[in-house]
Amino acid sequence: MLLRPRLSLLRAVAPRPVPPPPRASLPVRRTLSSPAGAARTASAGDAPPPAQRTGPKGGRKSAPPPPHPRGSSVNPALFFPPGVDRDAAVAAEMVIPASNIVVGPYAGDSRVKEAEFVMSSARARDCPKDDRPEFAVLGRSNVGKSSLINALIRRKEAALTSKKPGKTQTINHFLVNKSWYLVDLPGYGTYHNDKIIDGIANGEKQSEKYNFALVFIGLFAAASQSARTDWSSFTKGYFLNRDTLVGVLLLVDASIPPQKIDIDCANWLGRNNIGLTYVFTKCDKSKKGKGGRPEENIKEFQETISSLYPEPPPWIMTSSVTGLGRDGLLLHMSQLRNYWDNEATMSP
Ligand SMILES: Nc1nc2c(ncn2[C@@H]2O[C@H](COP(=O)(O)OP(=O)(O)OP(=O)(O)O)[C@@H](O)[C@H]2O)c(=O)[nH]1
Ligand SMILES: [Mg+2]
Repeated sequence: MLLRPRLSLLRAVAPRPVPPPPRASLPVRRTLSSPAGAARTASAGDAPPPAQRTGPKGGRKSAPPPPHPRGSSVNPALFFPPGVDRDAAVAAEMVIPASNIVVGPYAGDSRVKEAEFVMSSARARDCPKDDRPEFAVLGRSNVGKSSLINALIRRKEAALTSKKPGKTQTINHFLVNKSWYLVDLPGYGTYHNDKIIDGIANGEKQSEKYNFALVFIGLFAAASQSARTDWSSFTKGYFLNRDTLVGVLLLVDASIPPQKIDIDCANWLGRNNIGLTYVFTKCDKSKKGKGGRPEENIKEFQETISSLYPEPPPWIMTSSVTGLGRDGLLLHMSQLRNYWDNEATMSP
């Protein structure tokens, strides 16, 4: 079996007791000539990068990426993909619209020419066993995971959606262009847990369903045995054992205020060295009153997560109704995928 390096471009890290200094002053180790180094983020304490879970495949060397065009402005909140020097000035047109994602040298053809549903797996070990790269779509129940997949592949009901939470119950693989997978997953939490971040302080106040989700992300051991069995042998097993996982699209509902469970999930992924991209969904939905505007909710969410990361994580605004963010997200996935492919064929 081919061993692939897992992208840790954007690992979420555990919350820090003290907020870090402004990001602009953080040391950065990315270089144009070292994609492997580019995958790692340097912390303020200059801690060693996390160990890769799998090593690069030996053999054929890839060509070095072309130099990145330089522009006139620097935005410290931008996400720099592999192959782009974090110190490089970036022209506005090099940033994907409605996102903080810079387009780098690994970005390629991102068109979806064909897509098909391949299989539904009840267990992680039943998932496809070929070597194709994949992106997992994760988020709370009803956040719009299945809808996003349909929007990306431009198929109305390839992935089944519902107004009622809990529609997707298995791991569903969709093959795109016969070369990579999008994976639809069951949601965590419930749609009715619309508590704001500060509102969830301790496990006692949480409902059984809320605990159910937290068991999945390994944070609380106090939930029922049945819940623990379901998640630990299923979705969690998928994340911990899937060598072909390029990254996670962590969906966050922009039409409601930030939810602590999403941050907890990001932290769990970070602790397990799994790279993520925040995908804000339902950006077309706007209600009157506090917490009703996507822009405000996204800003609040970003302020909350900013102290968790040594460098800004990638994020993008989307709507499965209007198509906002669709092409940009596909382009972003193309650069992560190409980097993953490229890196996997380099000599150690
Ligand atoms: N307005 C709006 N509604 C959306 C959007 N995305 C999804 N929805 C709606 O949200 C509901 C849930 O969508 P799903 O795609 O089934 O959500 P899911 O995350 O797959 O849910 P589970 O499978 O239960 O975990 C459906 O009624 C969708 O039509 C969006 O971008 N805008
Ligand atoms: Mg679904």
